[in-house]
Amino acid sequence: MRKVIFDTDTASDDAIALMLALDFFEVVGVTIVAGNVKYENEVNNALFTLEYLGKSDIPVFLGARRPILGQWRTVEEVHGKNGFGDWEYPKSSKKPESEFAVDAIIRLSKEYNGELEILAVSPLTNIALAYLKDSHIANRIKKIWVMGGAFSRGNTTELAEFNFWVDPEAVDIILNAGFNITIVPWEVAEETATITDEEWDKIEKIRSKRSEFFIRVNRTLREYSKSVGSKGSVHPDSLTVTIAYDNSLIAEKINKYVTVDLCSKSRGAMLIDWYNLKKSKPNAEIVTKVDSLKFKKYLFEALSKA
Ligand SMILES: O=c1[nH]cnc2c1ncn2[C@@H]1O[C@H](CO)[C@@H](O)[C@H]1O
Repeated sequence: MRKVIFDTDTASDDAIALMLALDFFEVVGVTIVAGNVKYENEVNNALFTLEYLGKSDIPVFLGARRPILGQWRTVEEVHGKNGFGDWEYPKSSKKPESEFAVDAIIRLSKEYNGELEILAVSPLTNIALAYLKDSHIANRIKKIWVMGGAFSRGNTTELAEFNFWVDPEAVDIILNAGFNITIVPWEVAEETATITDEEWDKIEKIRSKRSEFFIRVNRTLREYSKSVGSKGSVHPDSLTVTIAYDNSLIAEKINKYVTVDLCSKSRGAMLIDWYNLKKSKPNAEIVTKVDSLKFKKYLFEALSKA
């Protein structure tokens, strides 16, 4: 089985993405980073998710509690106060590891040299810090699957997607480090990984432990997404994990030189050199079209499992 680290700012869809990752891969570590909601809530959400899914043996490592440089804000309005649609789930008896996430990422990259992949459905702070501490990691990691960036329809500012906006300096570091990177941008997720009311009805009818989990953790996400004009709850993290597992979901992709804006108004905007104006070698593969039906098939299969 392919070995992965799951890097997450655990709230709503992150948890569904983790569920899928546990089905698809050998998850050798879950690393928590500042992003969606209060750090303590992210940690509790990750611990509870693993326990709920019967995977308490998977280690959770605590990482960066803030972005490298900038100010950011959490988005409880998107995910609910605790990040899990205000679900007052029981406190997990599982505890995080004492090793710092950044050190765990470096250690695991050595243990699984050349085969470890990172599912980064989060701001890239932990991974950037790992690179700053040990730049050789870029040669040891097989691939980083990045959920992040928007072509132009930012979900956090006019141009910026949340994960890129939280820590653009980290994005800049990662994009210039020589990693093998695939980016799944926001618009692709909104177009192909939106769960409509009709699909929510179907999920409600499954009545499995997992479908109940989906409904509870994504309750606020659903309301929020619809309030800003999406056709249902949007699931970019789940999509990214599924694409990582089955590359045949990718209908179209481009290889381009990508940077990120670090300035004030457009901070966090993904900048693609569409016409190779900079004469720089492509540093990322960007997914532009996805087979939505295939994604939903995987999601429904996972939710129907006992
Ligand atoms: O409005 C939102 N909808 C969906 N996900 C969001 C939103 N705001 C923040 N995130 C978080 O940021 C990434 C997507 O941009 C996802 O990783 C999700 O966890």
